[in-house]
This record gives sequence, structure tokens and C-alpha cells, in this order.
Amino acid sequence: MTETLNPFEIVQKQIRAACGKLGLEESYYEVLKEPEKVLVVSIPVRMDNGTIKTFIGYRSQHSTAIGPAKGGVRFHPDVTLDEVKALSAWMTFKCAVVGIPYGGGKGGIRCNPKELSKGELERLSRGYFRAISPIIGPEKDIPAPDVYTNAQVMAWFMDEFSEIKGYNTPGVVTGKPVILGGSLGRNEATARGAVFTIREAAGRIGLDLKNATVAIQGYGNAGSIAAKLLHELGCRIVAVNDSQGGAYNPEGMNPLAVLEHKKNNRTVKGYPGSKSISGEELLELDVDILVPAALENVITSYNAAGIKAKIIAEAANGPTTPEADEILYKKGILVIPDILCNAGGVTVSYFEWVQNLMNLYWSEEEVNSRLENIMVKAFNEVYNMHISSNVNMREAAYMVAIKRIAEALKLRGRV
Ligand SMILES: NC(=O)C1=CN([C@@H]2O[C@H](COP(=O)(O)OP(=O)(O)OC[C@H]3O[C@@H](n4cnc5c(N)ncnc54)[C@H](OP(=O)(O)O)[C@@H]3O)[C@@H](O)[C@H]2O)C=CC1
Ligand SMILES: O=C(O)CCC(=O)C(=O)O
Repeated sequence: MTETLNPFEIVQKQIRAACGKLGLEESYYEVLKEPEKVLVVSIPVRMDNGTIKTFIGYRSQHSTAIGPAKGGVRFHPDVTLDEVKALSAWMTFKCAVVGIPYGGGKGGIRCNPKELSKGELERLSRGYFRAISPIIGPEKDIPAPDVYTNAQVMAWFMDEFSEIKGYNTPGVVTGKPVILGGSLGRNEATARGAVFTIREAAGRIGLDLKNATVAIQGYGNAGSIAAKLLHELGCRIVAVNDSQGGAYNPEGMNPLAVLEHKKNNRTVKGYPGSKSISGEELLELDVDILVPAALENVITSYNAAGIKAKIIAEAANGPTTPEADEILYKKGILVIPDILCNAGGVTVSYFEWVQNLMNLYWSEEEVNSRLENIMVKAFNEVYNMHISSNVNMREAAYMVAIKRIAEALKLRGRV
């Protein structure tokens, strides 16, 4: 049988396995295997040339067992309903792993934002948020950035919702610009959280981060900031890539200079002093740490055996298939699973929401120190489960998460 690359089938498999390991009765799987609510919307947008183009958008609320749905919105040409459903389920487990009071949600629009003017992007963003607004709100479901969305898009979302309500509603969205109620530290939070988990993982396997070699797939919010933070810890960033190509230099590269090169050339490829490297080659480099920070299904049964990194830190959601997981576990590679590794983003989103509700704002130091406490605690809980139950780190993370969600479901009387 060939492995499935359908992310929703993958997450169902992951839920089924964890429920089994926890010895939960079938009803828990029955409740968790489907999102609670899915909204599909069509968004007609007036394009700059005067024509109307209709885009399809989704919002999936996987679970509200522990709190309101929470999760980003992706603008990408490959967005599908099944992808959004899977991403919303991963949010449920991510929030439970780090113990923040949310369920899971996710949204997406099938579009190529790189082909849209700023005006078209604004009209699309506002149209989408207007269309999903009946199921959104600070107590219902709180969107945030994901692939190809950013603080500007969050500002339009928040403004559109505030217009509908007739009053300023900053708590409806996180990842906003700081002047509009965004939190200090949110922009860096996904990468910072991932780097805290990498530091903990390195400690467990006796890897010195000074001079440790790193390859990073994807050079956007998560990837480029992870590169910068790891470089600050003394790591050598030997390879990076984006959707247009890659750059490799075994001596190491300066992440800020690479980012500047990307700003000027729209890609990391061609960074001075580097050699071009393909996406496949980057994943199989002989490095200490591999950070997938782009899209799903990049480590599969086809390439897992060739992966040489000691630690895989999943800044991206869903980069590894279940079949690849088994291969990596047998090879002794320590995988920091997505629902733990990239949970720093939603954790600081939670801080942003709390600050919006209180109308009281924290310093960046306070945000980062609270983030560190949560990430280190969650890493320890997952690592201990991995050792005590003799399961891989992903199964351990699901077990920690589903135990908490199952308790909430039981106490609410939903199972
Ligand atoms: N932003 C957040 O807060 C969080 C993000 N994540 C996850 O992190 C991952 C990255 O998100 P984020 O950094 O926010 O997104 P961005 O849009 O900021 O960056 C995405 C990056 O991925 C690159 N990319 C796209 N396709 C490929 C490819 N085939 N090969 C290599 N690189 C590719 C893009 O290239 P290019 O620049 O050329 O377009 C871009 O550099 C996603 O899985 C997301 O779900 C997880 C938790 C929170
Ligand atoms: O910040 C958030 O609410 C969610 C970010 C996100 O989409 C994710 O963690 O995958």
C-alpha cells in the first residue's frame, strides 16, 4: 500500500494511534476524527482590471472542548478543504500540548497572493473575513497568520470585523501590528518557541549547539527567524531554501544577510558565496539539525531513510508522514513534532488575546520569558511520555494532548 499524502487522513491516523495507546474507548476517536464545524465560502473580488474573480475560502473548527477555536489563515494556491481540516485538528492538539485554553481552528483561501495587487489582496482579505464572520469572535474562534498571510492581513481582518460589530474588536484576531493591539514578540514567537525546543532536545542528546550545523527548508516567518535565533546561539546555518531554490555553504551563512538577499532578489538562491541546492538535497544533508519550515509532506517514506540530521525540528505543520516517522524513529533521529515545536506562535497569540481582553500590555521580555516557561514545560512533558511509554516523540505529544482533551470532553459530557 502506498502512503497517503492527504493531511486529513494522516491526522485521523495520528488520532487513532494515540487514542489506542492511551486505551481510550472508541467514542473519543469518534468525536475527534472530524471537525465540529466547517464553513466553505465563495469570495467575489473586484480585480484591478474591473472584472470579478471568485475565490474559495474555508474555516474549519476542529474542537472547542478546551476553549474557543484558534488558528491561522493560509493563502496559498494549493489550499484544499482537507488540508484546512487537518491543520485545524493539529491546532487542537498543539494548544493542548502547551496547555493553553483553546481548541483548534484553521482557515485558508485557495489563491496565489503573489499574483495579487495590494488592493486586490485587501478586498480578498476583507471579503473572506466578512464571509466567515458569523462563526468568528473573541469568544468563538480567533484567527491568526499562517503561510502567505501577515500582520497587514490581520489588520484588515480585525478592521472588517470591527466595522461589522460597530466597535473596536482587537481580540478577534492575533498576529496584528503592535499599534493595533498586536503583542510584542508575536512575529518571532513561532521560531523562538521552536528554538527553545531545539535547545532542550540538544541537551537530551548531548549535542553542543555551538557550531552545530543546520539546514532550514522555507525562509519565511518561521524559517528565517529560526535561522537568525539559531545563528545567535552559535549554530552554523549551512543550507536554506524557499519556493524558488536553495543556497548551500558548508562554512555557514549569515541569516540576516541571506534575508536581505531574499528581499532584493525574491529568493535565497544565489546568495553570494553559496552553491545552489535542490529541495531534496537540502533535506538529506549531513547536518545536526534539520528545520522543515515550509509545507506538508516533505519527509516521506521515499526520503526518510536518507535523512542524516540528529534532530528534526518541525517548525512547519505536517512535514512528516506517519510512514516516515517510523523510519526516523528506527534510525534514532529525535523528531520534535510540529504540535510541540511550532506551538510558540499560538502561545504568544494567546498572550496577545489575553492582553487585548485586559487592555494591558506586556514588555517583550515578559512575553519571551512566559513563552520559554511554557515551551520548556511542554517539551519535558512530551519527552517524559516518549521515554516512559516507549513511543516516538509525535505519539508522545499526541498522548499528552489527547489525555487533556479527553478529560475535557468527559467533564463536559460530550462523550
Ligand atoms: N506563522 C506562524 O505563526 C506559524 C507558522 N507555522 C507553520 O510554519 C510553516 C511556514 O509558515 P510561515 O513561515 O508562517 O509562512 P511564510 O509564508 O512566512 O513562509 C513560507 C516559506 O515557505 C517557503 N516555501 C513554499 N514552498 C516551498 C517549497 N516547495 N520549498 C521550500 N520552501 C517553500 C516560501 O517560499 P517563498 O518565500 O519563495 O514564497 C516561504 O519562504 C507552515 O507550515 C506554517 O503552517 C506554524 C506555526 C505558526
Ligand atoms: O497563532 C495562532 O493562533 C495560530 C498559528 C498557526 O496557525 C499555527 O500554529 O499553525
